[in-house]
Amino acid sequence: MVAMKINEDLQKERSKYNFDVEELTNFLDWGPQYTLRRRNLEQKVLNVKGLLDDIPEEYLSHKEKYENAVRKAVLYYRILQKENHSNISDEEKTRANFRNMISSAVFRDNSPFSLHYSMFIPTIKGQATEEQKAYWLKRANNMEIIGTYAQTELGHGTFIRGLETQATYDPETEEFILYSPTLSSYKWWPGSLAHTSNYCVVMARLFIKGKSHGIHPFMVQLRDEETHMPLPGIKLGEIGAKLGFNNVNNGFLGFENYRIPRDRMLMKNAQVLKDGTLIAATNSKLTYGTMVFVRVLIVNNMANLLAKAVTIAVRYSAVRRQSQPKPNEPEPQILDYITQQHKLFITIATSHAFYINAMWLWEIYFNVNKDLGAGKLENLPELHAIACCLKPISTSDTTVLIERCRLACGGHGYMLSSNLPQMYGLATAACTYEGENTVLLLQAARALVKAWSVRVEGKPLKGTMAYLAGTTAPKKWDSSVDSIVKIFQDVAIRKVSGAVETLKDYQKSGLSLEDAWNKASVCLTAASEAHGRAILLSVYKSEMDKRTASLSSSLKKVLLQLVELYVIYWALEKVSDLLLYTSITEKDITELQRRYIGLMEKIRPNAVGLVDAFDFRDEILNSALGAYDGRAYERLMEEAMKSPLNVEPVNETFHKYLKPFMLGKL
Ligand SMILES: CCC/C=C/C(=O)SCCNC(=O)CCNC(=O)[C@H](O)C(C)(C)COP(=O)([O-])OP(=O)([O-])OC[C@H]1O[C@@H](n2cnc3c(N)ncnc32)[C@H](O)[C@@H]1OP(=O)([O-])[O-]
Ligand SMILES: Cc1cc2nc3c(=O)[nH]c(=O)nc-3n(C[C@H](O)[C@H](O)[C@H](O)COP(=O)(O)OP(=O)(O)OC[C@H]3O[C@@H](n4cnc5c(N)ncnc54)[C@H](O)[C@@H]3O)c2cc1C
Repeated sequence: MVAMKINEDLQKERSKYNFDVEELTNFLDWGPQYTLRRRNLEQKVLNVKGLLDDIPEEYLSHKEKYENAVRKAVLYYRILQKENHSNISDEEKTRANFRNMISSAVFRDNSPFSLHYSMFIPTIKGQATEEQKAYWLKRANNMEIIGTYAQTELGHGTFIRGLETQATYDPETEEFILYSPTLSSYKWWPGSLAHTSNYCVVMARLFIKGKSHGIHPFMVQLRDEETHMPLPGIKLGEIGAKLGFNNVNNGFLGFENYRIPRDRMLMKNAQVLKDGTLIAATNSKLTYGTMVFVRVLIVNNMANLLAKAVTIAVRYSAVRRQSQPKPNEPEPQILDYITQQHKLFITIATSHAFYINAMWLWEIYFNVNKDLGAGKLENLPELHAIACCLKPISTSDTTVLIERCRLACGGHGYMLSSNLPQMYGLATAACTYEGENTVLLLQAARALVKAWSVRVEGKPLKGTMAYLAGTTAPKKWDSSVDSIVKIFQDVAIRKVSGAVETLKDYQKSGLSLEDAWNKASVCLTAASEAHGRAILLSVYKSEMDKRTASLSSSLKKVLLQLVELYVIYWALEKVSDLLLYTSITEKDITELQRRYIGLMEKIRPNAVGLVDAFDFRDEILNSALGAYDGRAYERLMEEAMKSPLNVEPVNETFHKYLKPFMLGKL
C-alpha cells in the first residue's frame, strides 16, 4: 500500500494537538460503540461498487442527475435496509444515526428516496392504527413500496388549515373521493413525488355529508405497482430545477375524483366509521406530529452540515498561505489570521452546541411521544414551542456560517468541487421546509405570550419557560460564563415583556388582536429568537458541564474553551441588547473582546484536531479543499480536468461562431 502523502502544514498541525482526537470523536458520537457502528456502516457502503460518482453530479443534465441518483439510491438503500432490520429500538436507531453522514458520499445533493425514510415511514408510525401499521410498515420497511409525504400545495405551505385537496367520504361505497378543485390545490413540493414514489401520505381536507372536518392523512397509491404508470385520476409531474435538491425529484400531484377505500385514512388519531360517523382526535394538532419529529431532527442535521463545512474550511486554511505581513518571512497560513479564526472557530463551537442541544431535544421528543402513546398531551405544547425556536435558529445560523466557511476559502470556495455551495443550498432549504422560519418563530411567540400571562397571574411556569418567572442574573455586570448565560435569559425576559407590551399597546389603540399581532410581529419574532438563544446557550453550557465530567482533563479543557467562545461570541453579537438591558459598560465590552481574542489563540493549536475529530471520511466531505491529506491544489486540478470542456483542445463553437464572428462573417 502506498503511504498517503500529507501536506506538510497539516502534518505540523497534527503534531500540535493537546487532546486525544479519538476521545472527542467518541464523545460526539455519544459513545465509542456508536463510533464503531458508524464506521462499520460507512465501510459497508463504501465497499459497494458504483456508489461514488466518476463524473461529478454537476456536469450531468437535470434528467441524468435524477437517473444517476436513483441508480445509486437503490444500491445504497439496500444496505441501509439491512441495517434497519437489525435488532435495536427506534430510539436507539435514531441516536446511532445522529452522526451518520455517509449518504453525502453518495449524493452531494440529496437522495431521491430521502422522504421515504424521513417522513413517509415516520407518518405511518405516528398516524396509523396498529392494524394499518402491521400492513404498511412492513411494505415500507422492505421497500416493496416507495413513499413520500404530500402536504404542501401550490397555494398553501404554511397555512395547513388552508389546504384545499378534498377527501369526501362516500358511505355507499365506503370510499374517500380525492379531488383537487383548483390549480392552487395541486400538491407541490413533496420530495420523491414526481417519478420515484408509488405511494404517498396525502394530507387532505375531510368532508362528510357536505361538512368539512379539517385536515387528515390518507395513504394513497399513485402508480401501478407493476408498470409504475400513474393510476387513472392521478396527475403527476416534476416541479423543475431548483437552487439545490435537484436529485430529490420534488413533484406535483392532482386528483380527479380518485377513489380510495375507507381503510386508507390513517386512523390512529381520528376515525371515520363505515356509516360516516367521525370520531375526532383528542387534539387536532396530533396530525402535525411528523413535522414536529422532523423539526427535532433538523437541529442535528444542521450540526452535521456545519461540522462538514468547517472541516473543509479549517483544513484548507491550514494549507493555504497568503500575503506577507512581515517582510522577509514566509507567507502565513491563513488560519493564523485572527479574522479567519473569527470566521471558523465559532462554526466549530456552533456545531458542538447544536449536537448537544439536538440530543437534549431528542430526549424531550422521545418522552413526549411516549406520553402521547399513553394519552397524555400536556407536554406537547412545550415541545412544539422549543422546536419552533430551535429549528429556525439552527437553520438560519447554519446557512450564515456555511456561507462564511465558503467565503473563508476565497475564490476556491466558489467552486462546486469544494462542495461548499451545495451545502449552502441544503442549509438554506431548511430555512423554508418543515415550517418557514419566521412562521415558526411566530408560533413560539404564541407560547411565550401565553407564558407571560401565566407569570402575570402569579402562577408557576415550568420547563424551558420556568426562567420567565423572574430574573436570576446578577444586577452588576459579571462576565463569568454562567452569568452571561443567565443574562441571556434576562434579555429574553425583557424582550418577551416588551413584545407583550407592544401587542397590548396596539390593542389598546383600537386594533384587533390579529392586527395588533401583525404590527408587533417583528418584536414577537425577536422575543422568540432571544428565548431560543437562551435555551441554546444554557443547554450547551449545562450539558457540557455534566457530560465533560467523565472526560480526560485535556479534552474537557478544550471543550469548555469552545463553550466559553460560543457564549462570548453571542454576547458580542448581541451587545446592543446587553447595552439596553444590562449594566454592561464600554470597559466590560472591551474586556470581552480581548477575552474572545485570547480564546481564539488558545483554540488555534487544536483547530485541525477539532475538525479531524468530526471524523468525516474524504468521501463524505466530497470536497477538493477539505481532504485529510490537504492536497487542495492537486485535487482542484484533478477536478478541473473532469470538466467536459477539457476533453478537447478546441471546442466546436470556434468553427461555428467565434471564427466567423472574428472574420466579420457573423
Ligand atoms: C427533506 C425536506 C422535507 C421537507 C418536508 C416538508 O417541508 S413537509 C411540509 C412541512 N410544512 C410545514 O411545516 C407547515 C408549517 N405550518 C404549520 O405547521 C402550521 O400551519 C402552523 C403551526 C404554522 C399553524 O397551524 P394552525 O393554523 O393549525 O394553528 P394555529 O396557529 O391556529 O395554532 C393553534 C394552536 O395549535 C398549536 N400547534 C400548532 N402546531 C402544533 C404542533 N405541531 N404541535 C402542537 N401544537 C401545535 C399552536 O401552538 C396553537 O396553540 P395555542 O396558542 O392556541 O395554545
Ligand atoms: C427543498 C424543499 C423541500 C420540500 N419538501 C416538501 C415535502 O416533501 N413535502 C411537503 O409537503 N412540502 C415540502 N416542502 C414545502 C415546504 O414545507 C413549504 O415551502 C414551507 O412550509 C413554507 O411554505 P410556503 O412555501 O407556503 O411559504 P409561505 O408561507 O408562502 O411563505 C412566504 C413568506 O410569507 C411569510 N408568511 C407566511 N405566513 C405568514 C404569517 N402567518 N405571518 C407572517 N409571515 C408569514 C413567510 O415568513 C415567508 O416570508 C418543501 C420545500 C422545500 C423548499
